[in-house]
Amino acid sequence: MAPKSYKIETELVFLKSTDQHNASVPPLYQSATFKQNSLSDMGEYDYTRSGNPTRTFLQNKMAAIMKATQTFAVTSGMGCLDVIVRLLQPGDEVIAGDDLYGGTHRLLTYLNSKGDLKVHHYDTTNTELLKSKITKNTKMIFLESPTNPLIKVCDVKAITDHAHAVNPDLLVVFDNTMMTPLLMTPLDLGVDIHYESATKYLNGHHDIMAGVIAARDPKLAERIYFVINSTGCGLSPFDCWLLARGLRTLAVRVEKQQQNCVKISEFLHNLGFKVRYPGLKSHPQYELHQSQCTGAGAVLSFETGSIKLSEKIVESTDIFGIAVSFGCVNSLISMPCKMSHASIDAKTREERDMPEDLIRLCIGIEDPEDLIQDLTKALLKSGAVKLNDKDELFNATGVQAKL
Ligand SMILES: Cc1ncc(COP(=O)(O)O)c(C=O)c1O
Ligand SMILES: N[C@@H](CCSC[C@H](N)C(=O)O)C(=O)O
Repeated sequence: MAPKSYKIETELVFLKSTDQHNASVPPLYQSATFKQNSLSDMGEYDYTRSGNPTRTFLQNKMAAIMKATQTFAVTSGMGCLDVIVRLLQPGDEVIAGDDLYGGTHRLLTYLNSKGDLKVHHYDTTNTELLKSKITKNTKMIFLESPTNPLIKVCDVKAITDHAHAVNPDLLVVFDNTMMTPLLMTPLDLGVDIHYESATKYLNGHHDIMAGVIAARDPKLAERIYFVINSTGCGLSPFDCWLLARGLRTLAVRVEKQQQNCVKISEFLHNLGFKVRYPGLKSHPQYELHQSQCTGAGAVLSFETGSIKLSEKIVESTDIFGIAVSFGCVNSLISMPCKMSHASIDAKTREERDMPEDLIRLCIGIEDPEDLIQDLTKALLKSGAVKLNDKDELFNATGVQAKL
């Protein structure tokens, strides 16, 4: 009989123990080096930079849920990108989205400024424009969908298919931090490298930094492993162990976070705010997002029309913590232009239509009514909404909340 393949929810928690004592949790091999039986009888592991059983356990689990042949756990999401760009040659041309995470933009801009790479940024929501820019010289394309923080969606399959038709050796790289393998399987859409900041949903508890890189082509996986072993950015055994523990609850966490986020997006939308969330029918690429993902995730952003007003809202919540990052069990609020995306200079932010008043909400697993109450209190305190004598909420332009 063919080996049984399980649904992702089962795969996340199922453990077929190979441990000598049949431990129900994968053991932690907190060891830098491994003794060999003899010079002619070497074991599978010699040194943790090159490989460690706890990392192997995590990577095998990740391969199953990312539908990859091989995955690699490294020290952060940015660490993933650092490994990936090392696959390129000096001066190579690459295409990147114009709303990539601020840190991704920073590293690509740095490499561009040194002449290590030639980086061209385009609006990835414009599929035809992007296709027209891909040439035989394009060696890599960096995509995110939905993007952080403008929640822009791109047609991953159309772009990837076209890119491979123009140049079969071109590598399409997809940062899936916002969706996780639970809501999107980029390798199934044809991308060559799928990576994620595991600091976010995969771990889910904000107690480690980590990143995971996934590939299907064994030759490509070999090149990725070479860089990781050579540079020493493999994830430490204890962090691998913590990440493997966090992963077990990924499905329940993401489901609850997403349910909460849908409610909050509707609450803000009904108050008349411009809300960016791919789960709302008002999102310009709602249909496209639904066609390539099985959910909308738990990050939304919205505009208030005034930087001062946004600042007051952000500083008036109790449950929502003012912090960067997302994907954790607790809810966070931030202003991307002052925080997560401050590394993109103000001129570039303006050119890319990034509203300075944008507020980002990263929703956790708390009770949704408590979260809405906390937001309502902050909106009232800041003056963004008002109560009438019947205790009904109105926004600044007089729109009555449809609660
Ligand atoms: C979409 C996205 N990709 C990559 C990263 C980088 O991940 P890390 O912070 O784990 O380096 C982040 C956030 O930091 C992110 O939001
Ligand atoms: N000071 C940090 C900011 C990290 S932002 C983390 C996360 N990706 C987010 O979007 O919130 C830096 O300079 O990288």
